[in-house]
Amino acid sequence: MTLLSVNVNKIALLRNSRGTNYPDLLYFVQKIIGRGVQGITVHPRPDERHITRQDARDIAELLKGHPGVEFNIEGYPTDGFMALIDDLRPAQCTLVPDEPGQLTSDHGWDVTGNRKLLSEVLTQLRSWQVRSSLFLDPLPALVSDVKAAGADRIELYTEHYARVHAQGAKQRMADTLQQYHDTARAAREAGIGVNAGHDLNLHNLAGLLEGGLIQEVSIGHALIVESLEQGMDTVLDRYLAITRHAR
Ligand SMILES: CC(=O)[C@@H](O)[C@H](O)COP(=O)(O)O
Ligand SMILES: NCC(=O)COP(=O)(O)O
Repeated sequence: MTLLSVNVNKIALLRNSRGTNYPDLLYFVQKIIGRGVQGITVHPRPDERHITRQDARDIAELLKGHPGVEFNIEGYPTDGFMALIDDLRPAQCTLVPDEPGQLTSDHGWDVTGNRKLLSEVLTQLRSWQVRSSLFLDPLPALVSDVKAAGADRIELYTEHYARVHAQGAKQRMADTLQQYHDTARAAREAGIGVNAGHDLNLHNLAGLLEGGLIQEVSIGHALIVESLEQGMDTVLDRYLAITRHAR
């Protein structure tokens, strides 16, 4: 089974577009976990275009009443971001190498090139007993760098997989999946956990989860779009059916 963590960035984006509390983010967090989802993910970006730091605090408070639900906070480890993590002590912190003005996350860490920063931040997270995850391109050769840096998990950046899946070329799909599965296997053999995320959806998720190597997926953008079309309860049930049967 793979844990499903729903990223609620886009609910906050819709809310921020009118400057009122509609949609009410916490209402939807309650609805999502009430459907059986085991994780909530947010990415409070420096410009607070969607999730604000206050949203993160409010969700952390709400989840105190739901000990079985994990909170995953993603972001670049600035002093301000790390102060938020220190305040909230979420179950997991996913470090993402994003510049402040990036439209979205679009690359994994250069672990070697950021060795000093990552080593300090990962040590800090460990002292806070916050599980760490590094956003990573699907390259098996990077796993030894991650091990040396001391991260608990990697998060496989899955945009490339999603694009190839959408194109439908069977052999290219097989080759791409092999790359992701080889990276996941190398990580698990090194004692590093494996998460995955970015541009996953109801069509491409099952293929990625084959083999049972991926412990957690965080899904937001497509899930919200699919919910507009099919209804959130139906969509959440469909994602849970896929993740519960992943092996
Ligand atoms: C790290 C990752 O791939 C996503 O969680 C990303 O944080 C989504 O950010 P936006 O919702 O701002 O596109
Ligand atoms: N870490 C990936 C995530 O949280 C959501 O990414 P997306 O589904 O919004 O592309």
